[in-house]
Amino acid sequence: MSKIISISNQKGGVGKTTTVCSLAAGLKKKGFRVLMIDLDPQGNLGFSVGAETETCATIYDVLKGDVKTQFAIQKSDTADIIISSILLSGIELEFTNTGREFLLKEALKPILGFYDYILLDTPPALGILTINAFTASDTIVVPMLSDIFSLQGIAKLYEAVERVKKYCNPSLTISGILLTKFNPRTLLSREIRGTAELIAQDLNIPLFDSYIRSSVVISEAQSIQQNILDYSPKNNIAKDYLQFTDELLKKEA
Ligand SMILES: Nc1ncnc2c1ncn2[C@@H]1O[C@H](COP(=O)(O)OP(=O)(O)OP(=O)(O)O)[C@@H](O)[C@H]1O
Repeated sequence: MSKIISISNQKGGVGKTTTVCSLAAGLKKKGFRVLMIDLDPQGNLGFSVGAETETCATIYDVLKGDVKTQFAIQKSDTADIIISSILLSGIELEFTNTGREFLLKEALKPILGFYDYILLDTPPALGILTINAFTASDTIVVPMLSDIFSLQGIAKLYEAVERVKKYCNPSLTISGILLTKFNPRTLLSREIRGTAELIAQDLNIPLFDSYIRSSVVISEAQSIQQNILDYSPKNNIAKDYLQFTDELLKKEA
């Protein structure tokens, strides 16, 4: 059976897409079968792995029931992917039927045997797409910037997770918070890590020991549509993401 992991934070620009892509690459290198699904209407994941975005079916077509899930899957150098569509941005108003929280969970059923890991890239909001992701997932990884505003958002995310657990998916867990664009050398970053530890403890959410440092190499890799592990395997961020992959695997074993 596939393990389904949401990479989620309602705050934008915290490294969700980068984490999905790099974690997928890390898991693939360890021999796992991996599918990435982009639920963010902005569609950055598809671009960043060089997926075909003009004619191929999207997760919107799948959720609407127009295309079978298997037929929306594309191959990419990083891992298999189902791309997003800008039409997803209208989904709150378009999908109003009872049970709309379960659309993704239902859509994934036919492909569960084909992948070891399915990674869900969620939009920067706690709307119906993220709720679908949480309902379908076994666990959530929360990438977070090392700043004080990001810490404040975690309580809101936690509330949403608790609601999904109560009504849609009782076995959902949060694997942990992953500090991104982190600079271990600055005093501020170290203080933020301390505060993050306190908040995580208070909400009973683990904080990953691994963190992801900041580097422009990430943008360079994305601009030529490669994941960081292939683009610059010796770079600190590639090492950080590999370490994170190992920690996550150990945790979920
Ligand atoms: N570790 C890092 N160091 C430097 N830049 C990074 C790092 N991780 C991500 N970035 C950059 O930050 C920007 C946002 O990253 P990303 O798209 O992964 O975040 P996101 O949370 O998915 O954003 P959104 O919420 O808008 O979908 C991108 O330009 C990306 O290249």
